[in-house]
Amino acid sequence: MLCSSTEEVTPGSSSEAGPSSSTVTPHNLTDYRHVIRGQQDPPSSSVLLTSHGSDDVRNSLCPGSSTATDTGAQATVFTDTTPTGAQRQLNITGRADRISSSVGSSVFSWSSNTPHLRATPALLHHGPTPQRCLNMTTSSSASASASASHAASVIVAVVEGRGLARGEIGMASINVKCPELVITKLHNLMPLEVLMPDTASVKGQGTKLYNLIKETFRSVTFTAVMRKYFNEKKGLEYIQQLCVPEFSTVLMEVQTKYYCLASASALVKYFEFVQNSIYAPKSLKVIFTGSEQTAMIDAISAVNLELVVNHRDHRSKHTLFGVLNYTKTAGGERRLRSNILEPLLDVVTINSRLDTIQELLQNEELFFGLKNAIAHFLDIDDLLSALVQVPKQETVAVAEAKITQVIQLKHILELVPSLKVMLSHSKTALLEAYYNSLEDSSYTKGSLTMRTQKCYAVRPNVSEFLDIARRAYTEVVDDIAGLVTQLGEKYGLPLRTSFSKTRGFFIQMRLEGGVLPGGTLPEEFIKVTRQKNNYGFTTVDLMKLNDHCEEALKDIFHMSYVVVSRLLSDIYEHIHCLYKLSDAVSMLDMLLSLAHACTVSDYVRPEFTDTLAIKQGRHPILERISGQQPISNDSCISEGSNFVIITGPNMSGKSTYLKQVALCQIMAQIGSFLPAEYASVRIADQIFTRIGVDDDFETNSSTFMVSYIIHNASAKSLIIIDELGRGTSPEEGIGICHSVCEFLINLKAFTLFATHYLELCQLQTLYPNVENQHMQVQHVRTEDGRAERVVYTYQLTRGHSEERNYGIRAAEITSLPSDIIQEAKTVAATVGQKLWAKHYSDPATVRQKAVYRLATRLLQTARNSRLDPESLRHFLKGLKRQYEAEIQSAAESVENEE
Ligand SMILES: Nc1ncnc2c1ncn2[C@@H]1O[C@H](COP(=O)(O)OP(=O)(O)OP(=O)(O)O)[C@@H](O)[C@H]1O
Repeated sequence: MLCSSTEEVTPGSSSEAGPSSSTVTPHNLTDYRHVIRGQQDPPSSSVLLTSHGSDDVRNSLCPGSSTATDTGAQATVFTDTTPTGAQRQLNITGRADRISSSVGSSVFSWSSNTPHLRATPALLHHGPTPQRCLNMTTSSSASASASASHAASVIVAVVEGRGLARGEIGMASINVKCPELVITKLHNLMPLEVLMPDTASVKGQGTKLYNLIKETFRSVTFTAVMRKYFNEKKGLEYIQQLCVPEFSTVLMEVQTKYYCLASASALVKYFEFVQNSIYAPKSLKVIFTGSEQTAMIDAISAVNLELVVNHRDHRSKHTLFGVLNYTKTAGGERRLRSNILEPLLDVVTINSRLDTIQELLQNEELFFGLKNAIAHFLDIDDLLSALVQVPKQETVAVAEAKITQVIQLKHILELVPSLKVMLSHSKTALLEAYYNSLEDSSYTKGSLTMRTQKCYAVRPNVSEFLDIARRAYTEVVDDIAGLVTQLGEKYGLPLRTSFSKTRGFFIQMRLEGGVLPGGTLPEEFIKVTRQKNNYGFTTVDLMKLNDHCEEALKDIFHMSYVVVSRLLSDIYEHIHCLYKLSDAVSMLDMLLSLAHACTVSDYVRPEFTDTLAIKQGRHPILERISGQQPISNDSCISEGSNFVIITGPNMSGKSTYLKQVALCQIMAQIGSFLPAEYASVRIADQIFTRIGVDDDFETNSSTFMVSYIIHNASAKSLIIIDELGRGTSPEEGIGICHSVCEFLINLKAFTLFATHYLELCQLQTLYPNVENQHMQVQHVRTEDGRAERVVYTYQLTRGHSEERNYGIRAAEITSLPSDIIQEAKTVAATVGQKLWAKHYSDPATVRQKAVYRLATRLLQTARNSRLDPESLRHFLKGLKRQYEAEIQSAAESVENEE
């Protein structure tokens, strides 16, 4: 068994000395030296500092996702349903929905020669280099639903059909996994910016789709793009030009997805425009995902269930994501998050994940070895994202960024062999497939690594001019050091050379005694700053040398850039390897995280049948919050008993139980173990929740969700409805609940329906597939013996609640006069008797129900049973006895009532 703690090895740190003077240790300079001097193996932490200042690269998340099969095999990459994390990929999706369009006017436009920008696109605020841009985006515009580490960085283009194609929606996103249903999936993408055609979005006359998206994503920037840029022909051309050849089968899939292609064209054009760079040919991973591959969880349900965001505190980790997240990489974290929002449907894929988790749990060495190997990876997607952009202009900053990317690439590639060694110890199909996918990659055969190595930090003798420029730089740095030494001797002062990004080289002096000899500084020392006893200044000569230094550096960067660019064009040929690596690392990280979660709590591997049967299930988040085991409960929903009505007084645990079932379902479908003693799950294609909000039928807020469920639920859905009708009058509430129940009862979906209206429990006698259950409570007398107090057991039991007079009991504890309470009880009892008297069933109905139950149980047994013949015979005999007893007791109870 594994323990919950894991060791984490951080990359080593630089021990690099200054260029010419032992006193010069500016950070930037140290970083440059890695590039300039061509060290063999720069320590990785220095590399991190080079590109991101003091920030750890792994913390600079750029959410995105890649889609790849769990097998990691290239041939099946497109069929995967898994939302993941590749940063630089183009996702395309299409969906027919019934949303109409209308007209508007343009806000953002290009002309063929001079780009003309009239709006302020979100990306333009974020600095020149792609990486920095994305990182800043992360912090500046987190969507409401995002935790800091998952903030928005995805741009989505959406277009809807017109004329005959009205209702069809095409969507393309850069970086992320694509959605099927626009709102939900947009929610999953957490877009930073949404592009829509000007004709759909202006002058207060936006289309329904536009208004809906705008309403849902209040903090997201909307950019109207001229309709002509949503051009499907161009979209197809872009994909042909940009797609990595290994992923080009996507062309077959998208050829007729006109609106997707149109969105893709607007998106690519826009992105290149605002980034002032173009995508390198054959460098993008382009994916098309269809709706059939993942389960649908609408945005409201995701919020209700606290899948990735906590209700009360958006930063809190008390969410399903928080419970399962032990990932080590940004890609793994993104992948887990998007999987939770889009669980899988394919049992084979889910089982292969579960097999892997099981192996990780049984093989400690593999678990810790892989975890350790994974923890060193930088954000591959982030790097990919930067690598595939070819800047339109060459500036020092651009050159510096590209060189940094190459260094990061080298760091990442160096980690591959140890990852492969660990994977070679695995026995499960999934890990083997990932091992093979890395094995196939040409970088592992050395070509890419060799080239990177060669170019990394641009070694001497690669470029003659570069060598000259470097020598010039080193000489200037030596001159600076000499100048400062001379000045120190001349004035008898303890001067030393320093460097800062803003000042360049300057002189520093610390006076121990606190008083200057002679009272003032020599006149040639200018631009003096002082902090206590620390002086900083420069001289005219030093400033001139600084300028020389800058010039030399610029030359070095430009020349290095030329070499690096050559290298990058080689890298593009192998870019698919990086996509595969990113896929492998993020998936492994996610599976390790899920395995880790099993070591923290007692989880069980689910199996998949046509029944939802959970023994002693627990609420995963409640369990984590309370630090102690919550009360566990059994759940059983099957084809013959697929509509469960749950009653119980306030605070008895109904909502918690409902959410528990939904969360366990989601956990099972992402391939996680779950908190129970045993679990059998039926794959749900959609999970709907409508949970505890006051219903205001005038503003339509409640009916929206219910009608959404009614219109979209299928036979394979899981529906959770809690307190429908709350906030309305009892008559209205019961009426609405009744009709909604009657509709849902006729579906084959699994439904859990919690309510305070005990009247609904009669549905059990009318429909054989309805089952009543309730949250048990106990009543104890208060200490003075005057009233009763309710003790919650949180225990779910068959039958309906008897807590009809809960309100009266509550009143008992107050100071209401006892005769009033007595009167209330009498009235309630009479009304209750009358109501229940109406609900008895005639013998024929009772019989039919027993027959129905027997038939469904037999069917279920035929489909799922793994019993040996003897046990099966025994089981069937039991069923027969139960059936006879049901008929007998039902008949007796009817006689009694008569
Ligand atoms: N299985 C459980 N084990 C331990 N504590 C629980 C359990 N279920 C619920 N609780 C606790 O009881 C509180 C009330 O639960 P919950 O909100 O689910 O009740 P409810 O019946 O839905 O209430 P209401 O009808 O007022 O909405 C929760 O905040 C939780 O802390």
